[in-house]
Amino acid sequence: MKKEDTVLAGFHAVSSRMKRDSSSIRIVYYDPKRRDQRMRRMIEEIEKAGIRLMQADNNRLDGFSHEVPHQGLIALAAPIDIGMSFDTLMDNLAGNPLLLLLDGVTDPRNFGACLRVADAAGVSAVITPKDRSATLTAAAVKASAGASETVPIVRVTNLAGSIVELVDAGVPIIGTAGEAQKTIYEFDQKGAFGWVLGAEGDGLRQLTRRRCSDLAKIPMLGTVESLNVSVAAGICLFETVRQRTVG
Ligand SMILES: C[S@@+](CC[C@H](N)C(=O)[O-])C[C@H]1O[C@@H](n2cnc3c(N)ncnc32)[C@H](O)[C@@H]1O
Repeated sequence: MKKEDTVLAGFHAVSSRMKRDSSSIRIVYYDPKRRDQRMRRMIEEIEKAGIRLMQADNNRLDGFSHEVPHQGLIALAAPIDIGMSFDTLMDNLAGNPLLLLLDGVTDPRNFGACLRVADAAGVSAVITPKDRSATLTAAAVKASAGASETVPIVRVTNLAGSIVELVDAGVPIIGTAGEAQKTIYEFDQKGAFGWVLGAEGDGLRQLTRRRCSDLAKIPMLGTVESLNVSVAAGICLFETVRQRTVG
């Protein structure tokens, strides 16, 4: 395995990459004990695309995927760079982008799940700090269900500074925190708009909170204190989708 290889584990991750850029896949390993139709079809496609294919036992596949369920299928591929620069993002604010900013989400599964929900909600870009943020590990790629290949990620050195630039450019950036006074339903989200979600343990950093246009909470009616960050991201983003589609 090359140091720069991205590990794609499971049917969804491998077939998304096949659709996007099959030439970026260096090699595919599969478990020959899996002889079901789904695996047979996948092998046919891989062979048709001229990708190197090798058999590997379950232990070897586990070794590649590091606990991520792989369904007997692993691809090693060159990373696809769908990163976007902050300047490019700023140049394209006219199309009413919906942005998701993650302030220090470090768990790869949560990061992947946030990308998944961002893709589903039509998010234009996910903005994360260069430090204190999960990267596209096998676990993140798997949890993203293909979205790591579709959602542009903007990695910035200073998240608070980027928020200021966006707010100055007229994009409301709303931080989310359970203790906020207003709810996520009180903001007009039809124009360019961004949500900021905080880290698993600590939530939003103080400086991030101060730079946001406002703070909003998801009303919690039960006894738990907070939601998982990707669940919270889904609720916020789909409120925006609701406003933009239903009115
Ligand atoms: C697990 S929570 C972090 C909990 C953390 N102890 C705190 O004080 O924020 C992760 C992130 O999900 C979002 N979140 C979770 N529950 C929320 C709620 N009820 N209202 C608004 N945001 C919420 C926030 O962005 C939060 O930073």
